Amino acid sequence: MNTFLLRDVVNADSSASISDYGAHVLTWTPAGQPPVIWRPAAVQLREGTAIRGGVPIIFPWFNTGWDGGRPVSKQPKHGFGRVSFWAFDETAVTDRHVRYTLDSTDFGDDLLAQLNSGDHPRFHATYDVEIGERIAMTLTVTNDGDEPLTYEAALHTYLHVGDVERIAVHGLESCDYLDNTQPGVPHCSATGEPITFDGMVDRTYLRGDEADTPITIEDPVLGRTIEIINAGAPQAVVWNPGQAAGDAMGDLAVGEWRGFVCVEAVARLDRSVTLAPGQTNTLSQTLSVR
Ligand SMILES: O=P(O)(O)OC[C@H]1O[C@@H](O)[C@H](O)[C@@H](O)[C@@H]1O
Repeated sequence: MNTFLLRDVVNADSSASISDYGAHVLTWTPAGQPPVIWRPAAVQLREGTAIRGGVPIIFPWFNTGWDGGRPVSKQPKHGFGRVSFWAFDETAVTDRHVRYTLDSTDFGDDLLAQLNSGDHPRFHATYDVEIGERIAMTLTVTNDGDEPLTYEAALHTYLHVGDVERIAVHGLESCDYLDNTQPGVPHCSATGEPITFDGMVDRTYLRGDEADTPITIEDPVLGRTIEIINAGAPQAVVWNPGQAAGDAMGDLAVGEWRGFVCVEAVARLDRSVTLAPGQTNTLSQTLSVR
């Protein structure tokens, strides 16, 4: 039977808690600050179920996937990475760094058959978390198979805010986006304005040359600014369920939706990652607060 191990990393600059299930960072708290990575008051740990809050690793498909230029119906939602026990690398651990690995040999053919990679998909993934004045989370995937491997991935980070309806998200003003709340997921033009929240927001922002410039969350309630730097991520998903959907979610208490916003480092849809045999790709996100 698998055991849910939660590991605490503590140093002079910050502390974090990480679950082996999903290689899931549950919280990150810089010294002298309220937490920056948000988790619900009650975290539900159940095999086969995704953990709410923290930093779910979405891999190897986003939502129910994308294949041949159209959405498809892969399961589990958001890929098997976030509902698998990752291997903890005891040789890499310090009070500032942990590493997890995931290998395709741990999965059955039925799951692997959903990957876009010929008849015998093979990969290994490494997830490094650096914990200090900043937190840096890096997902590295290598194609160990004989054919090209295409996958989607995201670091689906829940960021703690005082009140989502009073924050502003800067840095995506000039990006067009896909509106996931609308039928047909329409392509919408850049608004030129910071993002504010009044009801559900679920958008895939299409980033260009500026994809690694910071996104910031201005939070007048907690009196701070969170800075997010994504790398290797051609898109950024911004999500909050709003009151109606948030209060209906079984793994959130009433009103908890107000305390977070997700700003995600993403490669999905026609911007999925394709690796030639032997090739490696990294996707990362770094957070800091001021
Ligand atoms: O409830 P889940 O599976 O964690 O997904 C949460 C949200 O994750 C976001 O990344 C998606 O864009 C949303 O559409 C989705 O609702």
